[in-house]
Amino acid sequence: MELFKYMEQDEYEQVVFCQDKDSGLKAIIAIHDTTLGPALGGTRMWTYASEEDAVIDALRLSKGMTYKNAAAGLNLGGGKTVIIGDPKKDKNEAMLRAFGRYIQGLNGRYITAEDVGTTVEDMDTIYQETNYVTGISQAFGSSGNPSPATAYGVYRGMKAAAKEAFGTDNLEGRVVAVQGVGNVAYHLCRHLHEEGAQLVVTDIDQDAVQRAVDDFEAKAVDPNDIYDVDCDIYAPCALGASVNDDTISRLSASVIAGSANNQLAESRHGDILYEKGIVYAPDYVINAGGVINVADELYGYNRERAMKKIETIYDKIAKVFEISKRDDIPTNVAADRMAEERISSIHHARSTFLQNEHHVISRR
Ligand SMILES: NC(=O)C1=CN([C@@H]2O[C@H](COP(=O)(O)OP(=O)(O)OC[C@H]3O[C@@H](n4cnc5c(N)ncnc54)[C@H](O)[C@@H]3O)[C@@H](O)[C@H]2O)C=CC1
Ligand SMILES: CC(C)CC(=O)C(=O)O
Repeated sequence: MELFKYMEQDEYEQVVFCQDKDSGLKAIIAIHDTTLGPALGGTRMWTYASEEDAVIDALRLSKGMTYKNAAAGLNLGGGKTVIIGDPKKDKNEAMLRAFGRYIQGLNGRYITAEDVGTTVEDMDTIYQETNYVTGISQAFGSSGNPSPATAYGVYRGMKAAAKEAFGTDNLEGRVVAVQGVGNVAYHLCRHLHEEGAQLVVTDIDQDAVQRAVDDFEAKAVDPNDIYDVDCDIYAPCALGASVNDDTISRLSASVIAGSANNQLAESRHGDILYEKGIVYAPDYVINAGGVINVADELYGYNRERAMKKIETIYDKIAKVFEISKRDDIPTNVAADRMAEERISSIHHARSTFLQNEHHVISRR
């Protein structure tokens, strides 16, 4: 791939390749934009088909974080890491500590947290080498695992989307098809079950499926059949690009609302959803609960304050629908507009000169 061309196109600031042969570390830290503050975004560990796929994932995810953090009203830029490897087999202490030292070397330009394939315990290991890590154990005064917070935000956003589609945000009796019942979706299913929604779930991990069946009376289907389920709401909670040319025509849902990052394979799929009248809750707006939760650590973590902010994902999603209707644009474009307007207005507001220690003439 022509990396610099790709970076120029979407104005990426920096990409850092980290390798440590002894531990097997192969990581890519992508920093998209730090206009609003240090780039905060999780670390994903995954078995990529190629190194190019890993680079593209890191780049796309980091850009998503810029928009997510901006739309959530956080003073943070966007970044993300991918570690190439199987989190079940390839992870080890030395690898995570080597990675922590690379983060430390960025001197605060990038702050990490959990994502697919990494855990609170992994963040604790990284914390041995750098302070620029969030979502570490609560015993350290940290916020812990962000997944329940993400799930609560998705639940709130899903209710706002249901209100838009059905005229009521009551989810009792609604059929929700959930793709991927991992860390976030397990907690999402709990909220939905408590409200009386009927769950249809799938996962490539049978244990995860069984847990949802046992705990929430969910019905299980095969991974490839989730798109054909007769449902009101489709909740993509696995990896990205599950809304694509093949799946859109198969979905019967009136609402798409889930936790996965980069749900649309391409931006044009948002246009198709809009034309079909399917209410799409943009991924980075609805799934911001986790980052809101970990970002609160920068102020001295206060759970009540964080949860109050996560509650407002309902209003954020409603605002996106309002912009979409006002300007007659797809909801993903409306969300981008909301985020870009904030970045550009803050960029402008912060452009006036402020003195710092480099400008004190008396020091000369
Ligand atoms: N953990 C968090 O707080 C946040 C997570 N997200 C996003 O939400 C999504 C889920 O994250 P987590 O729950 O943390 O990850 P996870 O790894 O715990 O769960 C993902 C689940 O999806 C399953 N899966 C993967 N490919 C699949 C496929 N083709 N069909 C069915 N199931 C499949 C996996 O087996 C796993 O159980 C990811 O896209 C992540 O980036 C976004 C914001 C915050
Ligand atoms: C897991 C979060 C804490 C941050 C992140 O990477 C995300 O929201 O995707």
